[in-house]
Amino acid sequence: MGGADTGQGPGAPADYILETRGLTREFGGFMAVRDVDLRVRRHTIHALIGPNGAGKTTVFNLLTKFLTPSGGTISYNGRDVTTVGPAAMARLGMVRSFQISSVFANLTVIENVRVALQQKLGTSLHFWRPKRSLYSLHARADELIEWVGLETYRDVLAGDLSYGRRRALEFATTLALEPELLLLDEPMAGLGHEDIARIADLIRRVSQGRTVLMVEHNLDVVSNLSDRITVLTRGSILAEGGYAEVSQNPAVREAYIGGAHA
Ligand SMILES: Nc1ncnc2c1ncn2[C@@H]1O[C@H](COP(=O)(O)OP(=O)(O)OP(=O)(O)O)[C@@H](O)[C@H]1O
Repeated sequence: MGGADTGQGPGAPADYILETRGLTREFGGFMAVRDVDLRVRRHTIHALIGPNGAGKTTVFNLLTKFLTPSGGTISYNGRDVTTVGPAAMARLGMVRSFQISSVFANLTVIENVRVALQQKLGTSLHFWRPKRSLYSLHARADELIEWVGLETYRDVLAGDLSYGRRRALEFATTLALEPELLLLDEPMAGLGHEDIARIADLIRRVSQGRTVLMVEHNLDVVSNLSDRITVLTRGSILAEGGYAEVSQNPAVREAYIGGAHA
């Protein structure tokens, strides 16, 4: 991550996986998001922060197609996807955590991951090879469970997992969809110290060879993980840059002091 190396050398145009132009959303005349030009560079961890009510969730919902923009465009891998729906976006590789929000409490860890993998298979035209698919599906499920560190909980019901482990399981089911761009909505919400460290480590590992865009309130996490940060206030971009730069910006400090907390 670090220098967001796109392998294109200095002076080459940056490689943006996701770009918005003039992204706007009104709610009954109130501009929750106003003219946002957001650019997310491939293979970086990009954080969207801002005080309460800044419009982060609305931007997130616009990007993940849970809301329709009132104006502006969204492009993904250079293609205009403004009117593409959430399921089609997932097939294109842009996956919202926890898209299958459904970690099913009454299924075990392994069963949950298999369901996610089957969902992926169902969308990828391999249905005529059930036996082979099933074999690779079992192997892949075990691999994902190990990857998120849940191998000793393989046969435990998801509903019996601790909050942090359940989030790890959500990562496994999200990864089953093979995202190219992963959108994380407050991945640390509700987690204690130890779980935060574990999930931060997972996000860092997940980001290898992928792009992560996250809305996150925990500024320690943001400063540790992010290559780039966009600060929103009152629906618009106030500042953008690395953590050191953004956190020293007087306008950002002012916005945070004016608006309760991150
Ligand atoms: N469905 C809606 N109808 C009307 N107003 C809305 C709606 N959704 C969001 N808003 C308003 O838009 C503004 C931005 O809200 P949003 O939830 O995007 O902010 P946020 O930065 O995610 O805030 P928080 O950090 O508190 O979650 C707020 O003033 C909110 O009240």
